[in-house]
Amino acid sequence: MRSFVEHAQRVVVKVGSSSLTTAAGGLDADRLEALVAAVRPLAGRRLVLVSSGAIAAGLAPLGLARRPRDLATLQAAASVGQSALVHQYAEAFRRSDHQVGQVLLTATDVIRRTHYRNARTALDRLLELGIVPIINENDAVATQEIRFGDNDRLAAIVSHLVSADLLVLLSDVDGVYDANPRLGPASLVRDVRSDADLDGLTVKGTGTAGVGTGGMATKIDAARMAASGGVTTIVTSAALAAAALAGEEVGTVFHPTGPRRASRLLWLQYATAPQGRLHLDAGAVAAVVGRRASLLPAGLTAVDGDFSAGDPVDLVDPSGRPVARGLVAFDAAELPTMLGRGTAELAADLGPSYEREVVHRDDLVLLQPTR
Ligand SMILES: Nc1ncnc2c1ncn2[C@@H]1O[C@H](COP(=O)(O)OP(=O)(O)O)[C@@H](O)[C@H]1O
Ligand SMILES: N[C@@H](CCC(=O)OP(=O)(O)O)C(=O)O
Repeated sequence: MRSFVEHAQRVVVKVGSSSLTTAAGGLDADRLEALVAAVRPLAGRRLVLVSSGAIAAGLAPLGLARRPRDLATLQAAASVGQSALVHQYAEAFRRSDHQVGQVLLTATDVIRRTHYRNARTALDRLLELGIVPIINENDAVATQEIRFGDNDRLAAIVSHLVSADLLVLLSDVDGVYDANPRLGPASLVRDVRSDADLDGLTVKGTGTAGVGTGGMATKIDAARMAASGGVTTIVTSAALAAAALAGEEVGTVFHPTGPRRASRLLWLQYATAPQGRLHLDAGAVAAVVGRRASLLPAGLTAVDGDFSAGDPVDLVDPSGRPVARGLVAFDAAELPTMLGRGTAELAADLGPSYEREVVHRDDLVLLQPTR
């Protein structure tokens, strides 16, 4: 028995569309039922379920043969499919007297500090009450620019949000292979302790009928993200979910590569699309990167992009290299008059609301080189 499974106090299980749908593309009640049977031992206080499948479940009711391409129809399918999905989960968990609570998150819910705290409090209370939270992205309102896009990364964020110690990513393949096992012979990667264990890996193509959006690449990114924040992650198939949760040696294990960290900042670092760039002078780079200070207007030389206060932006050094990412406190239109000026002078000129940081140190992550 794997001890990290035995001792896990909170477990986030993510199931992909490919594990919940029939070959024809609709929601598969038998597979959903089998999944619920596998996770049931953790239900009530220990389990958070992140489930995809809303769009897949919405196709048949809307008379669509395949996943639509335009955002508005995807949103409609998700809206119809999400209620069918959660209804089926509620029925399946009710058989063991467990209640479910639907939680639909948008990227903003984990980026903005107040929203993040709010989501965390709601999930904590659901767990305290013994209710199984069933989480998905709020696809019916998510906009293209700022969305998770795939539930693998959403699950990694959620694992930090609820301070889980174990994340299990379930798909239709029993682990990460050195190449797509559907396309030819491949061998299973059993343990990932650092990025070096992923060297030479080929990740191409997704599973069943293109109903999901992730593919193995997003599972690997999500597992690395969770592990870098101290959450052990198992990637395996829905068919092996019960075995994985019983601590059997299945799937691919991503071992923690860093200490526990706040998930809001993890999201900022790994998965946010920056909405603009702030150009820093050398002194500001030294302050932000070297001393972990907030970014003040005095260190800004130029601004690109069309963003609003609260959006994620990249902070770039004088050679244009991104060195940090943060949530900017001003709209793009406000910044040009502020470049290179002291905060006291700005406050005297433009009013007291200008006497503050452009990016607060609590809203900043330093960017490490990615693979
Ligand atoms: N190196 C690899 N190891 C395992 N699976 C891979 C690899 N490269 C590509 N894949 C494909 O990724 C698929 C899983 O992704 P996907 O269908 O998006 O899952 P889900 O919908 O469950 O999130 C597998 O069925 C497999 O075809
Ligand atoms: N939020 C979308 C799922 C997006 C997604 O990541 O799908 P998958 O790759 O199957 O986990 C839905 O419910 O249809």
